[in-house]
Amino acid sequence: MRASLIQIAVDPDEPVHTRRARAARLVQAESGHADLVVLPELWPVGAFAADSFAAEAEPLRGPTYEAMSAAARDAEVWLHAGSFVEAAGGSLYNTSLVFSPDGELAASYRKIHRFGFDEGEAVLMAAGEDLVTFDLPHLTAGVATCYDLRFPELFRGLVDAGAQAFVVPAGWPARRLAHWTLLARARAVENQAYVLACGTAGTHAGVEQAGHSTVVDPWGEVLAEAGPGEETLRAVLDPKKVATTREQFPALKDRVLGVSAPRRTGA
Ligand SMILES: NC(=O)CCC(=O)C(=O)O
Repeated sequence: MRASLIQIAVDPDEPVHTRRARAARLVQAESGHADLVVLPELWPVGAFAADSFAAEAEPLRGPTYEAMSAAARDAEVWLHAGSFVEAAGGSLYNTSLVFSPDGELAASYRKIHRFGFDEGEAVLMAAGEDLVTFDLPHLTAGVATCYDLRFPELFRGLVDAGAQAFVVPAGWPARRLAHWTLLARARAVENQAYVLACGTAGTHAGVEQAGHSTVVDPWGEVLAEAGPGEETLRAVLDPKKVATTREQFPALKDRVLGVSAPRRTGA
């Protein structure tokens, strides 16, 4: 399976509608080169542009949905369209959309772990509650978003739901690049699954983005890694490799569930 990760630059001087049209053209450029195309987190507005979240929020079937549905259909690819700011029921969500090659919505995922501690996304957005997987022709993929990468239990939940690959759109800052590459490989190794982690380039809201999108195989080998700037990263995945890795090194079968709390010793 051929995958293309579009590490688009998010520049505050580029209007959202211009970037949306450009993203659609970048998806179209992968037609014939990819079965699955991935965009990053909050690329219409910028993952750290918290001041613009409310103004740029859209209903689920808003302009980003329409543009990405058409892009998937025109390019005839599976498209994980990254995420956008969704307005629903009086709340904002960091919502990812996945389209099939006929432009139908195959999955949507509201980010569960919101970043920012006591500011930004963490206070402005509501948390998603549901794990989400979707079926590609030969692979079941689990969906996670950026900060989710720090929470291994979410990925184990996705494995329990059948995930053999994780698609992780992100807007990860350059100053924590080392964490990004380490965590992407850790999630791949511990779950014996592909990780397709697609970040943004550029600088917005004063936060330089790491880029360095990466594709890691179930053994933890980095198949492809982008540089810091805007680029499209391509990699070829072998769906059989998940099964062979899990058969040949069956660590997932050795999980001990329900380990009890440590016994207190001494006085
Ligand atoms: N947009 C994010 O979730 C950023 C996460 C991040 O910066 C980190 O985990 O570090």
